[in-house]
Amino acid sequence: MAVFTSVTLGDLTQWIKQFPLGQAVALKGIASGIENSNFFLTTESGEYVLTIFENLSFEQLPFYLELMHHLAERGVLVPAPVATHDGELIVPLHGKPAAIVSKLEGSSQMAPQPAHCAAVGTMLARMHLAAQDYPLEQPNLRGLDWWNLTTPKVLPYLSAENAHLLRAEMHFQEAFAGCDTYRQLQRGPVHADLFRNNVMFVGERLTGFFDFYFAGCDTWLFDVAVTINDWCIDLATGVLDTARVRAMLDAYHAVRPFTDAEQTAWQPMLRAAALRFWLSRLYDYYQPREAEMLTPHDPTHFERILRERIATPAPELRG
Ligand SMILES: Nc1ncnc2c1ncn2[C@@H]1O[C@H](COP(=O)(O)OP(=O)(O)OP(=O)(O)O)[C@@H](O)[C@H]1O
Ligand SMILES: N[C@@H](CCO)C(=O)O
Repeated sequence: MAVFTSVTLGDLTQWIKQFPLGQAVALKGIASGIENSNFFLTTESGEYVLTIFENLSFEQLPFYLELMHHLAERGVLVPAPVATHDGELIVPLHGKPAAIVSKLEGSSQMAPQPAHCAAVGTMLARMHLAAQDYPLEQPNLRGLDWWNLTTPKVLPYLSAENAHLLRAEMHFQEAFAGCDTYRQLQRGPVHADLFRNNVMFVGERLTGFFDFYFAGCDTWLFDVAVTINDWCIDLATGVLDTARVRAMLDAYHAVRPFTDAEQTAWQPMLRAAALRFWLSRLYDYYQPREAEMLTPHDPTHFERILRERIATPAPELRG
């Protein structure tokens, strides 16, 4: 987990009155996640998730909360933010921004089969299309600029071999981001962190995408690559499982067909998606923040995936 900020039920007695939810009757810290402080909150009107944002500001947060609202209105399955009596989605709690969203049914599917991957592919394509007319703009804050800022901060901790890999991949990705094919890729709001632990299922029925707090405007293909790199691999080796890859890509393609430029960009984009999480995990590992319960994610997992994507071509986008 992470509860970085402690909250008690007593702290909410007055605070909750600004929401049309009745009294808070139970509060439980959630022991997973590494970015925010999350709590299951039961009130007189139902079950919710309370999030205190540890890194995102009041200025940045409307992008995420309004996006969830926009998607929910268009039938994409995501938690619906609850507004205060004054119509606010983000309010301070212990001096930090906080929000309440509806609790999704089900649990994460940590051993996905092709049917789960197909459901994720379909909903991801629907999400990209539904977000096309979303009016707010914010770049992906974990995009190339952030990689450039972070690389020198983690390089001193790396072995010579890994430092070489990181430098070489950064050069490769700089060139990729500057090429004509990259410029032709379709863009819009993307989730950018759609891992197994950020999707709920009841059996094979997908009940929602959540944790939109890394969302930003980026290429749709980057979102697909991030998702494939987590859902469709053997976790021990990072090797792609063709049946799951095909299920996800075919389902996505059936809703929002892949373009020729995306086909060309596919292999480098899978490497970009691996690099992004290698870097963030290295950063979190070597520069940890205070938390009551915090287990940093293993950076070597994404080092392995990056090496594997460089060594072995993935299945084509269009089967
Ligand atoms: N809307 C929701 N409905 C049901 N459960 C939720 C919801 N939001 C969060 N959770 C639960 O809280 C846990 C942590 O939430 P979340 O993944 O958003 O945390 P985080 O700190 O942003 O973490 P990370 O970015 O590392 O995934 C989830 O694994 C899930 O069990
Ligand atoms: N999904 C990220 C954590 C941040 O949400 C990771 O596995 O590194």
